[in-house]
Amino acid sequence: MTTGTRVLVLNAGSSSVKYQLIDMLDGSRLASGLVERIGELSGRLLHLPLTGEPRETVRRFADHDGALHAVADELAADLMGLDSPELAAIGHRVVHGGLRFTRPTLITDAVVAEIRRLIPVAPLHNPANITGIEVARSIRPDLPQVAVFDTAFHATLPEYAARYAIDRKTADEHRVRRYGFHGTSHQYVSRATARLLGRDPAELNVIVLHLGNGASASAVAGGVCVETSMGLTPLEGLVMGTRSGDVDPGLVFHLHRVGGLTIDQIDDLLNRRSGLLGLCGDNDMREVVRRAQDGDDDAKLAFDSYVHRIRRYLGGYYAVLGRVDAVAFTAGVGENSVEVRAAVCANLEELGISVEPELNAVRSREARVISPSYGRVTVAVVPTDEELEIAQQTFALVHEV
Ligand SMILES: Nc1ncnc2c1ncn2[C@@H]1O[C@H](COP(=O)(O)OP(=O)(O)O)[C@@H](O)[C@H]1O
Ligand SMILES: CC(=O)OP(=O)(O)O
Ligand SMILES: [Mg+2]
Repeated sequence: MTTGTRVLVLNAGSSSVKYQLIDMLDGSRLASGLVERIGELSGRLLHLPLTGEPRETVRRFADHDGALHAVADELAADLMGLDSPELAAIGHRVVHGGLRFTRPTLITDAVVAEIRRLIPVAPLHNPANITGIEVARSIRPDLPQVAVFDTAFHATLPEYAARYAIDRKTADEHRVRRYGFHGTSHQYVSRATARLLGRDPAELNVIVLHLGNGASASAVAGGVCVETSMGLTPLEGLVMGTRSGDVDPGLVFHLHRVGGLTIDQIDDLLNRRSGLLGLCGDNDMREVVRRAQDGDDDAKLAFDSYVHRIRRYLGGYYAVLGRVDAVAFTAGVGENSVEVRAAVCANLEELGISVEPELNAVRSREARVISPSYGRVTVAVVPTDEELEIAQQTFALVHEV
């Protein structure tokens, strides 16, 4: 079908695009980078070629379309442009796949239409994913493009975990159920944790804590996801950078009926003005920790709420799994915040969970164990690599006969 060995992966977020060009023969990164603050006055493109200096461009990127063309130009400048015959396919992260997409999928007009139909249940993400697909298809209409869905890994949730306890007819009519997100990361990290421990994923029970801008937890039993904290949309569950996570759904009626807020205003409140940002005015965990350490009460409350919510899920998933072999911290906060990891695991010796302060303080890009050797549960930091996972699933699909 294709002779190329390279896959370009596009991970378009609400205000950013991350990309990697990977050679599938040896897994090497030929180039990677990100465009951030898309739509704002001062955006930034950081391109990291395989060899040579990183290139930084600071200017306004009005929209995703402009940002993606700038990425194509950077790759072309390295003589690895989208016109390269060595490119086998382009893999796209797509956040919501609904009921229909539970496997990597070759993109057609009908697939794009279905991803578009799902925008109301992933309003921050699916629109950006579609733009990424459209720009890539316009530049290389001949090349296979593959969508890899955040929801796919969670398709194995048992029915009693996936259902909300609401009227079944209404739920079925509107396809209301818990889908879960960040699945590509939960899948990659649960397997990488097994690798780190030298164990077979099929015999390992892992709790994965993906703590990035969006944040979610999952319980993975023998390689199969059995619980996850996000639901119909990426709003349920943990406290996030700007998202509230779990709230009493009655809050929506209250703010509407008594507070006079419209549904769109409540949507904006819970998705964009809540979480750490809502509690203390900062959504970056580095800033929250710095302020909390300086004695700022709002930042301390935000930090404590964030950690408390994770601990509730950690305890809950312990009960769901019955036996836990490992807890894996991943994504921006999970991989970098010594303070969050220490606070999440504090006083859990009765559950066999603890971290060794010296190991926890190590700064590294490598997967590593941070629990003491006597710990019944291995606590680990396992850097996620959604792009590599997407590239592998994309390459495998285009080589299926
Ligand atoms: N050194 C650090 N300490 C604490 N938090 C960090 C650190 N570095 C990054 N982060 C957090 O990671 C978040 C981004 O995580 P990331 O996984 O890249 O998010 P996403 O992929 O969802 O955009 C930032 O908002 C920031 O709060
Ligand atoms: C689904 C989701 O929340 O993704 P992100 O963390 O990239 O915002
Ligand atoms: Mg992410």
